[in-house]
Amino acid sequence: MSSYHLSESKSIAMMKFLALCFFVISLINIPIAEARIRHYKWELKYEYKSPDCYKKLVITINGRTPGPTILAQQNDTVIVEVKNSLLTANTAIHWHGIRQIGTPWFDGTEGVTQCPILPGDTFVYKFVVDRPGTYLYHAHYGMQREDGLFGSIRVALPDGESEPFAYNYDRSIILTDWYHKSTFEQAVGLSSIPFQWVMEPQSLLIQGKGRFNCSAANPPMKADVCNNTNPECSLYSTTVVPGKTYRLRISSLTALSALSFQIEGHNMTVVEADGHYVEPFVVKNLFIYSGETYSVLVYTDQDPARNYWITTNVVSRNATTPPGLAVLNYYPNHPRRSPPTIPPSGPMWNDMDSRFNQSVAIRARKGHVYSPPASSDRVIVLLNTQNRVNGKTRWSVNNVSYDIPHTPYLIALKENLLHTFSQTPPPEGYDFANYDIKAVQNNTNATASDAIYRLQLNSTVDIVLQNANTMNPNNSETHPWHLHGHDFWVLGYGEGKFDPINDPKKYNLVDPIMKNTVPVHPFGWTAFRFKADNPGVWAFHCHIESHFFMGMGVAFEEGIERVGKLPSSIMGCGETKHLLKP
Ligand SMILES: O=C1O[C@H]([C@@H](O)CO)C(O)=C1O
Repeated sequence: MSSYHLSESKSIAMMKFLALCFFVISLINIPIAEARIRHYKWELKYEYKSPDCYKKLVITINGRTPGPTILAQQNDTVIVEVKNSLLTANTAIHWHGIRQIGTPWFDGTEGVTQCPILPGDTFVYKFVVDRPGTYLYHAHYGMQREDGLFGSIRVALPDGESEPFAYNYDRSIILTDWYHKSTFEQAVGLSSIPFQWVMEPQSLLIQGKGRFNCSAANPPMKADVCNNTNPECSLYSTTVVPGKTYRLRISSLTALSALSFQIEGHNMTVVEADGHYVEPFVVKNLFIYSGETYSVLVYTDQDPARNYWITTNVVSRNATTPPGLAVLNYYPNHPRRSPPTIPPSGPMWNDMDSRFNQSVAIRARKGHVYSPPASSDRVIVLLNTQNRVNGKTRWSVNNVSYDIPHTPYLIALKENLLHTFSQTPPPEGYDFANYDIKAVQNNTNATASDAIYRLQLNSTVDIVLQNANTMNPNNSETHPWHLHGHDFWVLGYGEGKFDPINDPKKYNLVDPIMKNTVPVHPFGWTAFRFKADNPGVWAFHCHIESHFFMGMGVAFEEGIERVGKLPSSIMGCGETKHLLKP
């Protein structure tokens, strides 16, 4: 009896306590089971590592590259405190695919949205992840991304909501290419006269690991420089159990290479691209360009007595880089046990048709189609080619090479420092009638500019990326273009010169996929549409590290008058110094 009374009074006390908790929570206005804060503290350092067995300076986040995966749920607020312990280098981190609605100052693009973070300083990024999906983060300062400063962002649906496909396990894999030369030397070479090209990367890394063949190095390398028995460069191995479905979130942050990705003996069903659901399609190999993210479903239905190769190889360039290898480890085989087969080779590097066909095959998933506006208010055509400016080899857009300003646009525009960058608007197109996109580009006296495109807030803009021949005969390259602050509808791809009368009639306005990064294929064009509805200043550029460094980019401004008060933490460089109170 007494024990009954005791437990009854206990439970009443408990209920009272809970009621009090809810009351307090409602007073301080914390939504229950809603958006949460995800707080990360990162320290960036240069460290000697051997990701492909060759010892080199690498940027680590809390000792690792790739850095920690940011795990969040839709509408969470992510706070990342970045301490720059690079000693002698500035930095800035871009949250790739996150639109930064209401926080354009935390896009992390040096020169566009913020000043660089100085050595010793701590910069706090704070933004909302407003959509589920697979995103990335990486350095956006000089060519620093290539040093290993990158990682994944995985945004889950809110509790109680489910994806339109089923899977048992979820994994993230980032693909990169890897140079043995430092990015400092590469950057200086690219801006030297004569021009020194970075050449092809030495290795491909899968989730930060690869294997350079040290014994084949010419001239030979000592064991303290390159050592194939170093455990740091044991291949990436991911363990699976037979008979399950795995969601693999595959992304590419290569410096240069376009890739094909494949898993021996397993098909992949593509279900997501750049944070949007894709009408599922099955591939044996996935073509992936720098800045893209995909989710594929893989069913582990093969002979469980062995492991399988995961491979990636360069496409679109006749590269010297050997394929990247990793292991799909069927439990309970040993994770390091090599598969008994020769690693399967991917498609031929110059198999353009297959790549083009995959681009065209990607459609929005039925039931998840966001229709684009039926027409646009403005069409900007961007010719992609090389040229020479003051003797330097550059990439250019409509024959203008892009220079990143020293005073970030966002601050310059908001604070009326318009003298800090060119006010001559960049060209809306090129000499369409007379320009031969198949001819060797011979514009040896082109111009450079830091001017930007000013867009009407809430207007609909069409971009047509037109590829062309470079300064080398019979050569046009693949360029993955990434737009900050927005997603866009991919309206179409074509070969040859874009026809402004007839090609728009063939645009897909029914079920176009939305993306933030899209390839323009050699000698081809790519068209997309977006709504300029996110007040701020946003970079749009080729995601090839050396190409953006050489001027292959532009910037868009929209609704600057709607941008809220800028945090002083983004200031301190160029003319913004004067804005900081003593
Ligand atoms: O930017 C580049 O420069 C070289 C080459 O065009 C220079 O001759 C190349 O292949 C690039 O992608």
